[in-house]
Amino acid sequence: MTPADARSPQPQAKTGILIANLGTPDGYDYWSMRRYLNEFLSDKRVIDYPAWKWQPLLQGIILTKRPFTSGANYKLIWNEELNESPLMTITRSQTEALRARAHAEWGDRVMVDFCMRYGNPSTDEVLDRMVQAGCRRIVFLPLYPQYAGATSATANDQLFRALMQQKWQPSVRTCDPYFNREDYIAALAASVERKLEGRKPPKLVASYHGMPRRYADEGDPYYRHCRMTSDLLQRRLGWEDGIIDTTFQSVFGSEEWLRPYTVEHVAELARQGYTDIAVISPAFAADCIETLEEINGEIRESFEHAGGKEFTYIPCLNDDPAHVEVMLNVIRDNIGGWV
Ligand SMILES: C=CC1=C(C)c2cc3[nH]c(cc4nc(cc5[nH]c(cc1n2)c(C)c5CCC(=O)O)C(CCC(=O)O)=C4C)c(C)c3C=C
Ligand SMILES: [Fe+2]
Ligand SMILES: [Fe+2]
Repeated sequence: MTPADARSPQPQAKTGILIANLGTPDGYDYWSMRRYLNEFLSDKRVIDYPAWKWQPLLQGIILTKRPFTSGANYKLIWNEELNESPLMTITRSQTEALRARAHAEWGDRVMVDFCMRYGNPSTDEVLDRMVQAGCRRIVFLPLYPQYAGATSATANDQLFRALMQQKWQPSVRTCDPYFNREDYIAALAASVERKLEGRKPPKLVASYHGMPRRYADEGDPYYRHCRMTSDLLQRRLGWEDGIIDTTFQSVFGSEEWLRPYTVEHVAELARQGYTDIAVISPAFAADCIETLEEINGEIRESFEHAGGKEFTYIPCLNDDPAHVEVMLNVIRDNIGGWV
């Protein structure tokens, strides 16, 4: 366009609604796993050790072994029909449902898509597509109810890095975490009631993805957000204290992580005579390796091995219409004046 063209009418600017999740490997073969884990575990928001200390360990030992063991776990849960991981299938389905609701409300003034922090579709590529399609404004929703530097902040970092590539940068709004929103808590409570058919279990374990304890000590609010979600869930269900236990899973590396560890806690519950438990994982917006394989596999086995009998896994909110409504409400709260 020449400066003279600038006087001609421009197409109406759109608002992009971009949801972001963690990312997942493109395949469960060694190289796909290695590429994904390398990008993920090289992120300073995830592992904050200095590169000179961490990279030799990561490149030399971890990325030699872990792609095989993790790949075997992904194989167990892989969506063979679409040749992708469940996180990808579910994120796409959430996006399609959100798109339908957003178009019903705002028509083609909005464009809805998803991106991943690691792997594909990259934040860079999707942001660029939105800008090319005429989005002059972006509402960015990292799909993590509880804020963590290793998830919400790094998703935002990646968006801002992608914006650095844009000649004409759109305006952006990043959404707050939603760990204490009434609609989110109500959707969680409804999913518990639906799965348990109204029954109150002797124990409901709310298992959140863990993080090094040091990160919380240094100011990351994730632990407090998780505790708050569990408390609000208990209140919403109308249950007394002591039914819901908050625990943390997926310990990685040699540091102390947030405690109690789910895998040990469920075994301890079984030994104490809690042989009938339910498990929910409110930190995950979509079922993924951490829930389908770790909770419903390793953690279930730990419970049964210690004498547990009934282990009811309550799925993530996924594309539940109540969850899509939560997402839409968060967008509504952030899109004011733009549509
Ligand atoms: C929901 C919040 C999450 C936090 C907080 C988080 C922190 C965190 N994670 C690792 C290491 C790994 N996480 C892995 C998978 C994974 N993590 C999350 C979410 C959080 N991580 C999700 C949704 C997933 C699943 C992705 C999928 O494809 O399904 C893995 C990879 C799995 C494996 O290879 O075993 C690792 C490794 C650290 C170190 C960390 C620290 C703050
Ligand atoms: Fe993780
Ligand atoms: Fe895990």
